[in-house]
Amino acid sequence: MATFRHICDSVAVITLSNPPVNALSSALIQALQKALGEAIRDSAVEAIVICGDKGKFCAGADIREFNKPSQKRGPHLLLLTDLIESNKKPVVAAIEGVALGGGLELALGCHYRVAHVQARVGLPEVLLGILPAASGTQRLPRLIGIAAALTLITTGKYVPAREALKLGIVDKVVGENTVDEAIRLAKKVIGQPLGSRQLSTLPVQCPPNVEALLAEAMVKVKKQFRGAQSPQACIEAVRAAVHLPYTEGIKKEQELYQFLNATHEPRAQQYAFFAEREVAKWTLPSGASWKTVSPQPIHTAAVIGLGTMGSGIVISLAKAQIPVIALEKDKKQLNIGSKAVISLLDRETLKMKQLGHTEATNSLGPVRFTLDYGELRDVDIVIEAVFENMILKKEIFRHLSGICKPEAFLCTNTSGLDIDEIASVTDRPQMIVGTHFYAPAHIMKLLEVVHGRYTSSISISTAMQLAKNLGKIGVLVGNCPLFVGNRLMVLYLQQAIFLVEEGNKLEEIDQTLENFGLAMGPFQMMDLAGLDTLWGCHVEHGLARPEQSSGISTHHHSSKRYSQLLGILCEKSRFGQKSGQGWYKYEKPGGRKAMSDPWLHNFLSEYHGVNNFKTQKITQEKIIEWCLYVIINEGFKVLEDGMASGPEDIDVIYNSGYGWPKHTGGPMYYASLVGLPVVLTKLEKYYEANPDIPGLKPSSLLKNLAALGNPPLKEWRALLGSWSSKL
Ligand SMILES: CCCCCCCC/C=C\C/C=C/C(=O)SCCNC(=O)CCNC(=O)[C@H](O)C(C)(C)COP(=O)(O)OP(=O)(O)OC[C@H]1O[C@@H](n2cnc3c(N)ncnc32)[C@H](O)[C@@H]1OP(=O)(O)O
Repeated sequence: MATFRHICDSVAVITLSNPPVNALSSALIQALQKALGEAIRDSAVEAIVICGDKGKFCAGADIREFNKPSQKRGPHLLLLTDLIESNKKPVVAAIEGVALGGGLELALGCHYRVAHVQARVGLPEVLLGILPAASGTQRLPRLIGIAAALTLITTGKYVPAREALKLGIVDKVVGENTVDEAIRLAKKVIGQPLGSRQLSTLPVQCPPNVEALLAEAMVKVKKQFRGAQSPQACIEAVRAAVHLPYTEGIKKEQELYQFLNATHEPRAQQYAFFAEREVAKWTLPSGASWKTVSPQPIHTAAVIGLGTMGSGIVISLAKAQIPVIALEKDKKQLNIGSKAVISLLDRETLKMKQLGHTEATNSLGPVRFTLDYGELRDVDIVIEAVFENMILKKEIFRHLSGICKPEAFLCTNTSGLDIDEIASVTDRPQMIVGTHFYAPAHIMKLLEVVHGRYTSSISISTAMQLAKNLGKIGVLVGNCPLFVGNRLMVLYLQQAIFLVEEGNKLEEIDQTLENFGLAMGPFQMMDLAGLDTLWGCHVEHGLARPEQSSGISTHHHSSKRYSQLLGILCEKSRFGQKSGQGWYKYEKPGGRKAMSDPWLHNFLSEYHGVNNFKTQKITQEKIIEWCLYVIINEGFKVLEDGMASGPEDIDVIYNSGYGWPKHTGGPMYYASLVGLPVVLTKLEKYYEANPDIPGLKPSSLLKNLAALGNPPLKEWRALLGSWSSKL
């Protein structure tokens, strides 16, 4: 677990070993303590190097042990960092791969740090609902100053070695033989005074405006991580480093850690962490799985359509160093599209340079623009990203069938159209996969991989691996209308629109849901997505009737309530951000700053009166229930239908694709936090009052689970054998 060996009689090397990432389990911490004790006591040892096995220093505390009762845990890592620092023999950390969380805290306890050029360091505890509670909040500010420490601790950002060197986190960066270099350094400093290397003894260098800096950080995290407590606790801990001596600061750090640990947030965020990794382990009902089916290599790709989505997909591929051919239908579109792609590519190159990547190590893959389908003959994969229209897509896929090599995978970026219908016009239905990217595609982490009726397991395996290579989280879903993410989303948006029809202010609805923690409220989200796109989607999927978009109507379609508002706003050319007005108004077309629009308010009150809607002003608590419980309910229906493998898949989709607050775990985990019987009772009540809204009709799976009380999410599947994946 932590092996200890003498090198050249004077330097001891301690190797952390706990595959796959050398996480600090209680057993490893115990073994490290033992090895350190031996090295410290051994009079032949004059210096110590700590490194990690298999090129990875340490990914931090073992997250799987967080729920272990404290009495069952071994010594606290904090004690080890103090033991290392106060010991008279110099200790050097040799950082390869990662030094994250407790791993970096361990390295900060060491007197020197040598890092491999490709290593990354960071304190991501905030992303797990806790704070760096093994002295990270106290030692890091002493090493790199308040401003930089605040940024690292409150964002959880991973910093590449070269940037870590600039910040002063590491002392040296090497291109190879990190451990040898650490040994050399250790030998060199034997006998030198260690005082200035003991971070806990150093004063914190404070700028005169330190309180303003802390206050500014607080405003920022309250906005960025709405509703989450750990970022605020991180700032409080850093404030303690400013005002208190080290030992007092440590007490405050521990206090804050205990406080956070008593909330639901750490468990929710740790659940979200493992859920992200779980969804990569896909299995099909046939038994084929990520373990048994190898992906095909993707050396070259093509993207059809260079609108917002297509351009982002091109950039994603280029960032993964996959050469791309980008195709448009005519010269004009190619000109517009190529300009957009080139400008995005320039921005990405600049970002990479700022992160210290050299051209040699991290260049973008080449992009070639064309109007000629013939150039797609030899690519390994094609991703179609044209307008959401079945006739057009079928035409393109028919064409691709005749041109592309037989081994090429043909993917569609549709956000909800039937994959099987698209596959039906091709010569290779088994190689048709839905790859539903989220906008902006070069930034958003989520990729819904849609399994059609004919899609082969190799195609799935290849698309899931592609997601990984693009740095995305691939989630496998079934081919139901709108797939999983949007299937839940349209119901949520509809609920929000119904509230406006009943006289509620859209700004208040947005604010309430943002305070809950969503990245943006439903109306801002609609303006961003484009009201015309959403209206088209409502019509396409039978949620509204195009011919009744203007004038007075029954507001019912096949006895289901629907709203015409989206269609009416589109008729008035209010398409959202892109046209400069939608639910809000913007400073200009394409503007981002949403401003309340008096015209819309007048229009809505007239609309309300003319259409005779009941007035129903509701509280913030009810806004949350009314809007979010339909997401949960439809999530259960998705599981019932077998369109997702488990609740984790739905949560990952929402966390990484829709800005759901991770500190509540995701919609399905949130349901278990609220309590399934509570969610059910509320849905029953709302459905009774609104039988024309089928999204409120409780799912049978929810009913069955709630009848068992509130079983933990992990047990849902075992308790109800009836639900099985039909992917
Ligand atoms: C004795 C326990 C007492 C607990 C009390 C704690 C008191 C507080 C004390 C100190 C504060 C310190 C807290 C922490 O350190 S919290 C952990 C902080 N670290 C992280 O958040 C790192 C998270 N990991 C990653 O970012 C990545 O995994 C990676 C960059 C290390 C590797 O990425 P990649 O190569 O893409 O692989 P995977 O992400 O797929 O991971 C591989 C495998 O490893 C598992 N894993 C990763 N990190 C941890 C971890 N810290 N603990 C446990 N397991 C980890 C991951 O789950 C994968 O597992 P698999 O799915 O089974 O393959």
